[in-house]
Amino acid sequence: MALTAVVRIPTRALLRPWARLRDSALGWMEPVGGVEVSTQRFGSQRVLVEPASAAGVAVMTFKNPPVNSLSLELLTELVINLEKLENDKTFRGVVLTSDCPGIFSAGLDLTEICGRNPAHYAEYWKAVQEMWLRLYLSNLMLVAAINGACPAGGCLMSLTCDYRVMADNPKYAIGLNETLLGIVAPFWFKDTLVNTIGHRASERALQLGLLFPPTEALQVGMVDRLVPEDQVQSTALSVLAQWMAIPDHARQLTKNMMRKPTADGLLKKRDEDIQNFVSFISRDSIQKSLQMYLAKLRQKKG
Ligand SMILES: CC/C=C\CCC/C=C/C(=O)SCCNC(=O)CCNC(=O)[C@H](O)C(C)(C)COP(=O)(O)OP(=O)(O)OC[C@H]1O[C@@H](n2cnc3c(N)ncnc32)[C@H](O)[C@@H]1OP(=O)(O)O
Repeated sequence: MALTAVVRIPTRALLRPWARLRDSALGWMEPVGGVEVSTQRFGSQRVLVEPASAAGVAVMTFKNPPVNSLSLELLTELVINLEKLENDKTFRGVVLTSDCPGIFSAGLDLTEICGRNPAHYAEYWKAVQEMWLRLYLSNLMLVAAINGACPAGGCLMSLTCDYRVMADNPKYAIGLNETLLGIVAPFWFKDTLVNTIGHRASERALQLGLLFPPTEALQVGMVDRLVPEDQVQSTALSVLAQWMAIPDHARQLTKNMMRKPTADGLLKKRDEDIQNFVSFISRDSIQKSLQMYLAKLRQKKG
């Protein structure tokens, strides 16, 4: 891929993302008798975090209607809240789920990668990388409760989790459908998929931009379990309860051993990956494809 666009990559926002957001996570930690304890509910505007009834477990719910697209704000809030959970040693496991009926996440926010300037593309892509790195290398046990459609970036987010429970509803589908938009899933999207379903299945799925209905997703290994829609979250919580029986230290070292080489692939060339993305996404032909895809989505209603 040609590296033509050279852009300044703003680091301010993503090195300290909380500096640019009004942190609405009031009540996250309150000093009680000199000891900090977690309060009932925290999170931020687009990412709700609630302790589950089981000790050590939280539910992180994405609330970015209508489709939980991964806007810069949602990505930033996700990273902030994950970091808070990581730092609060009372939490060992997190269920990731959605508040948007019938949609886990529509993936990257197309309005962030269409019709903007190179500096914005760079800032946005850095946020996407950050989301992936933080989730993929998280010391917490992460279980995705996939309660709706889960294309592209939404699928990537679920693939960073340690386990995926999906609603058994044939209306929903999951997969990396980038080629259908005329774009290419980057190598670290590909690596995450290969690590989950293997090389041959990934090659086919990525080239064809396959969106798998739940039964096929289970067969190919993209999700681990299908349950009726109203049991997705409770099943995710009971899976976490089983994982909690494993000593954290041994599990965390094992997870790191399995995942670090893949994450290093991106860590070693983050800036190059951003430059690649910016030069690819800025092409007229790519922008035209994205505009047509967005227009088709918007026309669906009309
Ligand atoms: C070098 C590397 C280069 C590039 C790598 C880039 C990698 C990209 C990864 C991505 O994630 S790209 C995004 C891919 N996502 C999709 O293809 C999903 C598109 N959306 C849908 O298929 C559907 O919206 C749905 C999620 C199945 C939900 O369907 P539903 O019928 O319930 O809603 P509707 O389609 O009417 O949408 C409502 C509303 O939301 C807007 N929308 C939908 N998806 C997105 C999105 N990803 N980003 C921004 N906006 C989105 C849609 O246009 C509607 O808007 P409107 O109300 O204004 O009409």
